[in-house]
Amino acid sequence: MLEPELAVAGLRGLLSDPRIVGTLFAALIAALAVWASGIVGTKLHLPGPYITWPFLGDAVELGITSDLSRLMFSRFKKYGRVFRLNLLGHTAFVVSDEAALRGVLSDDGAIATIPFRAFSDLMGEYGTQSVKEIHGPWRKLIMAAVNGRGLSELVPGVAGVMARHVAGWAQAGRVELFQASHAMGLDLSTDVIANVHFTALDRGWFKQQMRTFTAGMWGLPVRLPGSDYSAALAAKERLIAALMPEMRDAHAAMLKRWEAAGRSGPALAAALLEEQERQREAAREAEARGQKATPPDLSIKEAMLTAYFIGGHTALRDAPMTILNAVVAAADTTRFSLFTFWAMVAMSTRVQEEIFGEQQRVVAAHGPELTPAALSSMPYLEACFKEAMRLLPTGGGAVRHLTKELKAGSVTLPAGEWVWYHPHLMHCIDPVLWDGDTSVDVPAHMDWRNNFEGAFRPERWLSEETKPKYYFTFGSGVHLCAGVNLVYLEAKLVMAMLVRRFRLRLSAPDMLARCTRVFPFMQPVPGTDKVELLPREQPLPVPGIDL
Ligand code: HEM
Repeated sequence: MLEPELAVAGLRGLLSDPRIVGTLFAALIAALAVWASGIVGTKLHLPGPYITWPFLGDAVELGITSDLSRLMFSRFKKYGRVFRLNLLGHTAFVVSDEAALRGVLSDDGAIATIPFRAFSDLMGEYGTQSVKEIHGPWRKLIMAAVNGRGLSELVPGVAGVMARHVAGWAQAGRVELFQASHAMGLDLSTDVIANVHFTALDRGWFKQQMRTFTAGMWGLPVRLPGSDYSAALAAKERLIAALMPEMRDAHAAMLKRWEAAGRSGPALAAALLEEQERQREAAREAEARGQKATPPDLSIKEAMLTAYFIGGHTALRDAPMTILNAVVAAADTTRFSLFTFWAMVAMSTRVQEEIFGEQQRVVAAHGPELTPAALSSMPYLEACFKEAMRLLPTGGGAVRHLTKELKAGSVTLPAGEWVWYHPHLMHCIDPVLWDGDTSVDVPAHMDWRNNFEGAFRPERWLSEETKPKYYFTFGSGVHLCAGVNLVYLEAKLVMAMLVRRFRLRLSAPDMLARCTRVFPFMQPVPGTDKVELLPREQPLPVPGIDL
């Protein structure tokens, strides 16, 4: 159940923002109308609380809780592996029965979707995840762009962006984590991952508009002057208008390919993959001749564009949305993940020294360059990132729309209902780590607030016996995050750069525990997120950074 002091702190935070007050007021008026008409409520006698706030329902508790593990675990203890939540007038069932989830997450009797009104208004409904015929070829292309050789090709660009940021922090001797991770996430997603080539457009302007656009994505979809949602819709229009001329050539080229492939999705995807192979071959030959090789230009935005064409969205106005989609997939998720990762590492001197020891071995074996081979020889550092993502998963899992009945233990959910798997809860009840004790508020292996050294144990990932069985931060099944290997690479690159030269120390050691906003993403209390960078006496070299 919600604690009174947390509720008061959360509400105070929310009510201090006039835009949120306005939005809540409008939502409440709508809520009362909906509630009075008897739409809210339930037709099914299934487990879970259904007497909650009118319209807003459990969204209020999700919005003001500072501990998602505790909230979800308390519901699990009360109602079991399937329970109901009422979110802004919609009912969703949180399911933590792994066997039942396996089918759902393989698109068996379920459709992947993001049921946030604000999100779908801003991103549009292009069917990239939810329509099988579009998802298959789309995923193939994305995987090729950011995995295997595609991933290695991204390393120089990612390292370049990171070196620029790290050099700036090093000069200042400190870094404000929240702002820094935001700026880095946006630069990485725009300049490297979405690989946006601007001719006339100013990059600074583009990034500013993207900030406004993404800020409106997770709030209430209420059009009020000055609300984040209204500002985001306006930014979307500005971005589309500015990007259309930039996308004209790429769009015309895709139109040609689409016709040449006989308007067949799989044929178009196959042609693009062949094209990528030819470009790689040409790059290898150029290298052999001692010339500068250009890596293939088949990026996520081409994959997105292909998906749009397969779904029949072939207008020039749709093309800029590929860029917005690619940046959104990579920017906020990366930003919030880096933020919690850096904070957790900064909270443990023991872990920092282990990372430094591993870096000494990597430099001895591979030299100072952060090459793909060196980066794949950092199991401890990778375990640190996974452990931070296990304890504080970025985002809140994903939702599926049932197309057929789902049996989960003794509960049967009919087609048409929404199923939500929640990573915090799944990680709480991990069969390897959880002893089944329900007398605690949060199981010890998730309780980093009260048991930091015991909970944050990267070592557990390094042996088959202790390795967590549930790890849902990046999803699971056929929609498993396509960018997960890229994210690991990014996390390792930037942390290797930092730890080789510095010890990290949080100015407010309890900064993470003090965060009052955690849903949909973790946000610090302003001014508490400074990390001091203390130079090491015997640093290791970091190529590209002259410190
Ligand atoms: C730490 C950062 C990230 C987190 C926590 C994250 C999380 C997730 C999750 C949970 C899903 C599954 C959604 C579902 O099941 O419906 C997903 C899917 C996806 N992610 Fe990520 N993601 C991150 C970064 C990225 C990046 C950098 C990219 C860009 C390459 C990316 C691209 C995608 C794509 C394309 C999908 C859809 C895959 C499909 O439907 O087949 N993600 N991500």
